[in-house]
Formats: sequence, structure tokens, C-alpha cells
Amino acid sequence: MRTQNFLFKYQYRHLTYSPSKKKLSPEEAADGYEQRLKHLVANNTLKTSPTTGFAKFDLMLVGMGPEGHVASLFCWHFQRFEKTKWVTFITDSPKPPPPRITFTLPLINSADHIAMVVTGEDAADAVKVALGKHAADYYPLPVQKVSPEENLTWFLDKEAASEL
Ligand SMILES: O=C1O[C@H](COP(=O)(O)O)[C@@H](O)[C@H](O)[C@H]1O
Repeated sequence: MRTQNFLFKYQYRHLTYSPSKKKLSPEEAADGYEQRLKHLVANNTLKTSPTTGFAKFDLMLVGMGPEGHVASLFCWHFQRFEKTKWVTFITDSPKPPPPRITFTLPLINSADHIAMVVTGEDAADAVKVALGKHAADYYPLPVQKVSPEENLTWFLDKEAASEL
């Protein structure tokens, strides 16, 4: 409960990007969220990675979709290759909602620790691609580009791990 309270308060007070009542485009919302994060770095609320210069989170919880996407970064979107932006957007997610804003891989990978939490049989093939012995033989899925500065820990249920 204390953890939940902490996360809730922290997210609410610092990380939630609450633009004005004006309806923003996904691009405007992503830019606004990036500016918000940069402001939090500038006032020392968020740390920076000395390696990358991006904001550094202690821990991120990340999930994976059945085709290996993470954080709305799908295999077929150029956004998965973003190098400089902190926050990006898509307008055509195959799962609702179609418009999404999301952290980019350089920002995600500047975290110290990432917990990759994957459940369900429909994720088993992508888990096998990412963690199986032939992982290096494939063009990498977005999930395979997740590489935090300290530890990446996978949490799989029995179904998600069934192809390993
Ligand atoms: O399909 C799914 O993908 C997400 C990860 O994608 P996100 O773009 O929503 O972060 C995963 O967390 C979810 O459990 C799964 O159903």
C-alpha cells in the first residue's frame, strides 16, 4: 500500500502531463510531455543519465505485446528507431486507443532497472524470439532493444514462458 501510494503520488505530482483543456494533437501532446520532463530535469526533480543525457528513472515497468512491441513502439513504426526525442507519438496503434504518446527507447534505456512483465500464451512466440537460443538470428523486435543501464529482469507467467 505504501508503495502504491508513493507511486500514485509521485506519478500524479510529477510525471502526469496535464495539458490545458485545449485538445492537443498527439504530436503536440508528445512535445508538451517532453518539455515537462526536461523541466523536471532542470529543477532537479528527475535525475539525468551521465551516459546518455536523457532523464533517468530508477525503475520502469514495461509490458510486451504479442508481436514484440513495447511502450507502443511497434515493429513497423519508425518511432522505434528514434534517437533524439524523449517522447514520441503514433496515431495508428492496432490496439485502442489509436493515438498514443510514449517514451522513446533512449529514454527508456536510460533507466537503471527495467522489469519486463509478460503474461499469456499469445506472447510466447515473441518471448521465444527474444530470449531463445536463436535470438541473435532475427532482426530484433522492439523488446530486444530494451537495455537499461543496470538490470533488465523478465517476469513471465507459465504461459508466456511455454516456448522456452
Ligand atoms: O499487447 C500488449 O502490449 C502491452 C505493451 O504495450 P503498450 O504499448 O500498451 O505499453 C502490454 O503491456 C499488454 O499487457 C499487452 O496486452
